[in-house]
Amino acid sequence: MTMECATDPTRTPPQERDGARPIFLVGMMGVGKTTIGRQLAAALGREFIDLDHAIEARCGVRIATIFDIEGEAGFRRRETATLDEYTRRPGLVLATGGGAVLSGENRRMLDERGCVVYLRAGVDELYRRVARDRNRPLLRTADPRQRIADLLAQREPLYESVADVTLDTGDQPVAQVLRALLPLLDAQAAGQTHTTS
Ligand SMILES: Nc1ncnc2c1ncn2[C@@H]1O[C@H](COP(=O)(O)OP(=O)(O)OP(=O)(O)O)[C@@H](O)[C@H]1O
Ligand SMILES: O=C(O)C1=C[C@@H](O)[C@@H](O)[C@H](O)C1
Ligand SMILES: [Mg+2]
Repeated sequence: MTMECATDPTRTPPQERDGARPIFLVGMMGVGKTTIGRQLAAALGREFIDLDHAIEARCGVRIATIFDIEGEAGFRRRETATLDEYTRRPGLVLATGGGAVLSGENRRMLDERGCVVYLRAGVDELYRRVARDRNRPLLRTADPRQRIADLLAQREPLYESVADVTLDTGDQPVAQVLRALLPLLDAQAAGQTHTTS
């Protein structure tokens, strides 16, 4: 038997593990918020919502098109309105967009309404993960790797300022990130103020 049994979701009912407090994933584009968030929700028996996908479903167009028509400011207004709605839902696992922490209003909602998980990765790893994806308008630039580095430098303190749990994903595969995250959430639910790995 290993210590992992204590965090095995099939052995401990979700409501006993972490109550109905929603879990919000924040972090840079490509760090894995959508991918990890979906699997985390399945492991905890919770509903999963991806904020970017919710915005796209409402508008009927991709995020890149919202940027084209309304500019980044228009997208951010929609992001704040959608975040306000979903952060009020108990029991949710919510993957936010990479820039959701930019506004103070958004940070306050995240901070006050749930457990915030900051998923971290370095510039090279982030670049590897987003290199083939065309739906990230902020990376439509001559040097997307440098753009990621600049955004990370600007945003890192903002992610950290709202995080209850910080997890460095490094180059670990998704299953391993999830295995590392579950005990951190347990520690957080048990009353530790900030857990990190
Ligand atoms: N730990 C991981 N190891 C390897 N690949 C990963 C990992 N996490 C995510 N990926 C891959 O990286 C890509 C980006 O992941 P994902 O879309 O989940 O990121 P995101 O944080 O939701 O980004 P965005 O903020 O742009 O929505 C996907 O192709 C996904 O399969
Ligand atoms: O990092 C960002 O600012 C963004 C990340 C994506 O999740 C989308 O929300 C959008 O492309 C903006
Ligand atoms: Mg995503």
